[in-house]
Amino acid sequence: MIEAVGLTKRYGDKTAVYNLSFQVRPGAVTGFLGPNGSGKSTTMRMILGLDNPTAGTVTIGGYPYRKLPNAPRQVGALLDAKAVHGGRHARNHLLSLAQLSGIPARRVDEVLGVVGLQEVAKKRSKGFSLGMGQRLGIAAALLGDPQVLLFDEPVNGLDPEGILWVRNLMKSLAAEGRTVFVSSHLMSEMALTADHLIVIGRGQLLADMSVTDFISANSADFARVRTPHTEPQLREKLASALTEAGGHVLPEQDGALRVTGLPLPRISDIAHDSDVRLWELSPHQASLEEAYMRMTQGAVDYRSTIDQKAGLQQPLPPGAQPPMPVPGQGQPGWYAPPPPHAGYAPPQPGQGPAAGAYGAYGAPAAPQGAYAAPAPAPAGANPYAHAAPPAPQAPAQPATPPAAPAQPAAAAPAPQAPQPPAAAPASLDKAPPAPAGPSAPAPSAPTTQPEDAR
Ligand SMILES: Nc1ncnc2c1ncn2[C@@H]1O[C@H](COP(=O)(O)OP(=O)(O)OP(=O)(O)O)[C@@H](O)[C@H]1O
Repeated sequence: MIEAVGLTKRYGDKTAVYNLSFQVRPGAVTGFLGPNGSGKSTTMRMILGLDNPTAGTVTIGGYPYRKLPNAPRQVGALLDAKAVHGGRHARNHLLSLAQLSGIPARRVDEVLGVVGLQEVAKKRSKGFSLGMGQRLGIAAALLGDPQVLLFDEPVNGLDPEGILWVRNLMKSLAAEGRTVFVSSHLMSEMALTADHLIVIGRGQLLADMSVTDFISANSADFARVRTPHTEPQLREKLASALTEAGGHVLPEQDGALRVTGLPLPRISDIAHDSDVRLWELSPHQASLEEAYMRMTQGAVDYRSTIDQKAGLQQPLPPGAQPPMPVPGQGQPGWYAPPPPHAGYAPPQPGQGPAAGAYGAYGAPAAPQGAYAAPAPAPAGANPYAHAAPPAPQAPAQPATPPAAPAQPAAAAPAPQAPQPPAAAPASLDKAPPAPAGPSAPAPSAPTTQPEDAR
């Protein structure tokens, strides 16, 4: 098990991770989600002892990584697939990692087979595609047959077959009782792969719960109701009756009604009492992606602005119309508008979440729901309220990911630590607690500088 308690990391003025507490348990795939720059890689580096926490602790099986007996054979990681010596053959790369950890050479051939790189084992990795590099990185992580595996964006650059393979690999590793912690930006993939999610935003915990709970907690379930299109008055009649009964009714583009706030049997009863026939009454739930966007929209650091292309375009002559869009190709000479059903539109700074035609995913447009994205904490109270520090040092390449070799002497059982203060769903309707100071146990740890080894 991986356990973080009050984990904080500052790089100079920049707080990359703040007071993060969570557990990653064996026997499940735990997805690690967060917008760009939210601190996922920093957290993973601290787990692997590549960065020192400014405060707090993180342990694997009860030990900080650097004190873990036989660490390279207990923990395997893929942090950066490009962190390989490009001039080495794939096999030699793995062989050198194996030798450093006392792993027999035959294991190298085994993992080359597992990741499907046998054919290119004697090829220099600098000629590898992105996907092949990812496979080589995964092979390195598997070398030691470790109980604990960390993967930072493992499906980056993989084709659909490769993505499916990684998904099945993660699941089978977890099914064998291993601890699998995997970060990804591909929500659809996480929905299929992960059992549990840890979501962070601006270095702070936003959610620690099962995928199913996360989706239902961060999305409003709704019902689609369709009345016979031949009798539009029935639709109006039903909409009024449902609204009167306390439901929230919005029109769908195809003429159906999207209803929130009433259970399906109640909708059915109301329709029956109103003498309205139904052609459809179906339950719906937002996808993980929608739920994730909804939760993290308040914690996104990098947003695109509309490109004004100032001075780059000839102004249209008075009365002239812009060129007609070409279906599927956007508008010639113009940037294509976002797709009409994209649902999520990033809110402008200072505004609440963008409401689509029906509000954000059928939920109230204003972030008042129990799981609305937290409002920013007052300036001064929260390290993230500070203006961005002057250009943080460009992150250097992480050190070669710890090749994790094989079945370690079972790690000492993790001392049962107190349950970390995982963000309880109910607390998420409020602004994050003003982090006046780390509240979790914060054993002294060396304060590191931006030039920390990565
Ligand atoms: N060595 C460093 N020195 C200074 N700032 C750093 C360093 N490493 C990370 N940061 C900053 O810490 C913040 C968190 O970065 P991190 O790479 O952990 O985020 P992330 O969630 O992994 O992002 P992404 O999804 O884009 O990979 C960022 O603002 C980043 O610029």
